[in-house]
Amino acid sequence: MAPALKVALLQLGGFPTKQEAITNAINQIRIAAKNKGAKLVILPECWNSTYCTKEFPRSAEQIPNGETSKALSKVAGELGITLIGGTYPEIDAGKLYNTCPVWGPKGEFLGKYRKMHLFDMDIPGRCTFKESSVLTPGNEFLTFNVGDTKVGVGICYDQRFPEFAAVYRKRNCDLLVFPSAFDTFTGPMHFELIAQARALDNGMFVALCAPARDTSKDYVAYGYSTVSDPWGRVLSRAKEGPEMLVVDLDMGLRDSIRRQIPTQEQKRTDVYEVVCKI
Ligand SMILES: NC(=O)CC(=O)C(=O)O
Repeated sequence: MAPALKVALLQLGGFPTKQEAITNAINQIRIAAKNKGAKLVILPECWNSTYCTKEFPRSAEQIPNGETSKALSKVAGELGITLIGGTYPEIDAGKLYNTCPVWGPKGEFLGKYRKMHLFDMDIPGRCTFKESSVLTPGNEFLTFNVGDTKVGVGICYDQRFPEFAAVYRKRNCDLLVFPSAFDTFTGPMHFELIAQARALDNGMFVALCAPARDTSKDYVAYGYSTVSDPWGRVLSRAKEGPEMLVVDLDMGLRDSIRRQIPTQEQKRTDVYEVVCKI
């Protein structure tokens, strides 16, 4: 049987400057790989700048040619790990995206995923956010392998769409990763629940990697990064502050639920179906 995949989720704290955020992330990535033995390291959504629509144009970079990307590619190659670079704002041909880049163990660029479902939510007095006022949505899925494990990527709000995760299941993914930044209103109600639901729906691991909570910010992230196993159980959860989760993903759990509760084969595709149009 294939050995478990060791994965680290870095629930990073905020810093006053992008350069400080990058330096801290690189230090934490080194600890995850060298001290904890992680082969796959995951960063959160919008970890190197403030999560705010006004900030996106100011801090946007080209991906993979900007300063954050260059630093992440270098450290992935130096440590021989696969690195899911969380998200940061991308500028391309005059358009802005909320983008997650990925590098392989030689520091090679494996691809980027642009948030497909933009976070437009209006809960009066609690949380109002309109990413679509500045961002363009992406239209492409991203998958890659870490050894035998096939990984799919989404970003935060994407996790609310069961059909989105079902597409990755149809593409035979074993692990779905969402760099995320839920807020303190929806987070306690939905964050872990959604991770468990998407994991169970699809018989796959789901990892949600969030920034640490910082109450000095306009948008206060919830924290509580989490990993659910294919049976829908929480494997690991962080608290509010900066923290590193390190988990072993045992693919025996994927195999057992898929064999014992074979919902994928039992879908009534003669009656209904999830269709991917790209
Ligand atoms: N930040 C997001 O994209 C989504 C979110 O916070 C929520 O769905 O709640």
